[in-house]
Amino acid sequence: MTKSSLKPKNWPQEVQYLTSLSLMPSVDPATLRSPSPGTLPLIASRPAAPSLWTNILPITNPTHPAFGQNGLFATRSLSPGSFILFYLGLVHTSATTDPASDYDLSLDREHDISIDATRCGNEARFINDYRGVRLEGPNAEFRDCAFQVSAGVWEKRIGVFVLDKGKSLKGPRAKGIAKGQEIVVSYGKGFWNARHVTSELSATVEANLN
Ligand SMILES: C[S@@+](CC[C@H](N)C(=O)[O-])C[C@H]1O[C@@H](n2cnc3c(N)ncnc32)[C@H](O)[C@@H]1O
Repeated sequence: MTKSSLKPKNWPQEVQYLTSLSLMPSVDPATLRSPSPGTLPLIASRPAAPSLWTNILPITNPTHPAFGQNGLFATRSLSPGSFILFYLGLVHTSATTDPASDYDLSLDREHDISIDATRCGNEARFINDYRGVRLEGPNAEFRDCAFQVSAGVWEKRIGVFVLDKGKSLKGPRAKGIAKGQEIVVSYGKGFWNARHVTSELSATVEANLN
């Protein structure tokens, strides 16, 4: 794990800022390493940290569904398909999954490994879901990729990438992400279904208690 003394603007004090993955002792680093990354997108050089291409900003628009929280915004125009930054956090197995975490992403199902950015992470933990934010849909996505840790040694990671152009040259994806735009992905229906079920359950429990 690499901690940085430099932190992005608006970084929360209670969260540790990381510039590489932090592994729980139960995770064998070898499960992430590979001499040949196969068909994964390759990131050969370490991106700048803090990120030069993003800004963490408070959401001040009351119509934004994450009003009062933070979001991640592009500081410059980002071209379709390009790599923006890694999703960093604590690498753990399902034995230590926090079911209440809003920051947990699966890294490797075969090895049962996920990344939780609740207590430590980088700017990517501030990426919101597009629902209620961007009518056209997401403008970025999480992709499996491989980072070159040293010559010939690759580490499996999750990267945030601008969506590819798509078929229509005039469609919303054709220009990538404009400077100042919020970077949004799709968390997937599973993320929201799990939360709706939980909030419905707690509403029922509360109603029964009253
Ligand atoms: C990974 S965090 C995203 C960053 C978060 N906004 C923050 O400031 O820490 C996921 C949480 O952000 C909020 N969020 C993200 N996208 C949202 C959306 N489209 N609608 C409502 N809440 C959203 C929800 O509270 C969700 O559990």
